[in-house]
Amino acid sequence: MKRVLFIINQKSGTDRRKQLGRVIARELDGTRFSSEIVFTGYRGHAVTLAREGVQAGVDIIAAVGGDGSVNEVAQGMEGSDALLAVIPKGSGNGLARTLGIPRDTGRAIRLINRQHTRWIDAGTANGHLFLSNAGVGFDALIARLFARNTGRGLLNYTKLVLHSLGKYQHKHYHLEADGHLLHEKAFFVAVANGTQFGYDFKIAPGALPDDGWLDLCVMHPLRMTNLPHVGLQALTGRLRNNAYIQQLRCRRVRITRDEPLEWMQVDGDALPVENGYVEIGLRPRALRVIVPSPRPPKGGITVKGEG
Ligand SMILES: Nc1ncnc2c1ncn2[C@@H]1O[C@H](COP(=O)(O)OP(=O)(O)OP(=O)(O)O)[C@@H](O)[C@H]1O
Repeated sequence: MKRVLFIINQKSGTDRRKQLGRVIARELDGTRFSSEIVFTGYRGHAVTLAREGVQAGVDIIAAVGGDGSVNEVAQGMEGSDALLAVIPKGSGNGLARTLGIPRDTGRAIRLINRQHTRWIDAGTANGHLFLSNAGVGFDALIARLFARNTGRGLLNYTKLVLHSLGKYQHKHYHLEADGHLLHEKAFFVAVANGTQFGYDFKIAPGALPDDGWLDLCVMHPLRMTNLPHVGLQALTGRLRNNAYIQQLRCRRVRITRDEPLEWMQVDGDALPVENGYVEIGLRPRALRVIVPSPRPPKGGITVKGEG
């Protein structure tokens, strides 16, 4: 019997109750898996809960929430043999979307029964682990404002973006990526392991979380009038080295400004930059994640009710 620990962040996303007991009992194969459920009580708590789960010998830890929750659970699991499951219950759910994990809770839980896994890389930003992306500029500002906001979900996120965009001052950055030097005025500078910020807004549509590379993304200064076009390109996966964005595949990036950097976002959560610059690195094959099985070839056999 394998043990599954569900760590639930009730503050993430718009479904605040997240009463998963019944759906777990219905969808998880009780002949092969036992389940335990714990709730986070404060920011950072999921790191401790995941660590305790690993020490107690659980086989699978399911992070129930958004990218911030998955990030905390991953921190607590690093270096262990436990598998990470993602039950997307956040706002943007960037990693779940990158990995093709269904947003339907029942379907996401059913993936655990199959245990099809994939090793994924992780990035580090000044030593902080990230699975989707980390960055500075407008994305870090929005992460700070979103953390203070009690409302979540796409509507609240869009309101913050529109409210902040008009008065945002673009900054100059000095970037060193695997020895290449760039000096750019930018809207944001992000380094991506996954494809997107969440909500299918793909800043690095070609990124693969298991290819041993990171994608440096420099978004050029934007005006309000550019937003619809950029938004459409991002949502349709066409934001690739064009007038709006520059992307560069790399493994190590140093981000500095003439003045010290103060804030960065790491998987959508704002963190202070204590040393004034951001040093990004890569940890290949950091974590094994439960993902959907590859689709069978056309004409192949499909098992009804699974997936
Ligand atoms: N009990 C809690 N009280 C307050 N904050 C919490 C609690 N549990 C977790 N958190 C914090 O909530 C933050 C936001 O969670 P999360 O990122 O999972 O959801 P989201 O922001 O709605 O979704 P996404 O990141 O996918 O857009 C996390 O960074 C986590 O530190």
